Amino acid sequence: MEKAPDAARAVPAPAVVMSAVRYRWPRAAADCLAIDELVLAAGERVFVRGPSGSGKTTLLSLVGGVIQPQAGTVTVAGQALDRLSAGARDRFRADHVGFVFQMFNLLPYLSARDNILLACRFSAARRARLRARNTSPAAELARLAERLDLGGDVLARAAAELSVGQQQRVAAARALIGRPGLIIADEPTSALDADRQQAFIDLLRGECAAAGAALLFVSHDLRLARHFDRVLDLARINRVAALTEPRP
Ligand SMILES: Nc1ncnc2c1ncn2[C@@H]1O[C@H](COP(=O)(O)OP(=O)(O)OP(=O)(O)O)[C@@H](O)[C@H]1O
Repeated sequence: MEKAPDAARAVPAPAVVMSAVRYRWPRAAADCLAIDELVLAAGERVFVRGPSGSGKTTLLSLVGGVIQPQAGTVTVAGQALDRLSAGARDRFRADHVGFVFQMFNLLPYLSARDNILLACRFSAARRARLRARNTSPAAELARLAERLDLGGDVLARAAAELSVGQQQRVAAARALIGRPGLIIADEPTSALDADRQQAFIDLLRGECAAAGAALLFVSHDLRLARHFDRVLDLARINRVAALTEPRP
């Protein structure tokens, strides 16, 4: 349920709290992640680094409630995800979390416009947040399209027909529309050249700041880390990594 705006302003819950979390993939011989505590403040922008295979994507999947830990709790915007049924978790995610994945996960046969608006169609909370700001999904789509350089006929074209850069910007608009409190981005800039990377990060940061959204961002490219409030070295907080990898 949406909090009353006054209550939400008075005591902003942390965007994410992970507590004593342990996760092992099905059929894996060992745990992938063991994290005692991880807190992401409301509105905080965190860059997650770590070697390939260290569990960065797994961490994002836990935070997004896509997978469930075998032990411990993941709390997003004050809601413990393990207290929700699978269906309620899906609805909570649609309401409160925007994802920008490496492979974008757009529906290829739908237009860019419909891909973006789908995020609002599935979420009464996203629509309500827009209404509370005297705007609508269509008006917010137009604003984001302008900000994201999705002009001309791009919005009308099927996602499968768009360039990689256009698809990425459509995915960002879909994540941001309706102002979810948490944006999760997994290598969203890997297909872009340096100039476009910079522009994309600026935009993501600006939109998250305007919406008060926290940003959890994974990349191999450490040069991007300076744009964030904090760098989280997964190898340092993951006790599995500490136990199995030699420290320098
Ligand atoms: N769906 C899955 N089923 C089983 N094991 C998985 C699955 N996804 C990831 N793993 C395993 O979990 C570990 C962490 O993978 P993960 O993708 O989270 O790492 P990563 O840090 O994001 O890697 P990269 O930087 O290469 O994307 C790896 O050993 C991987 O093989």
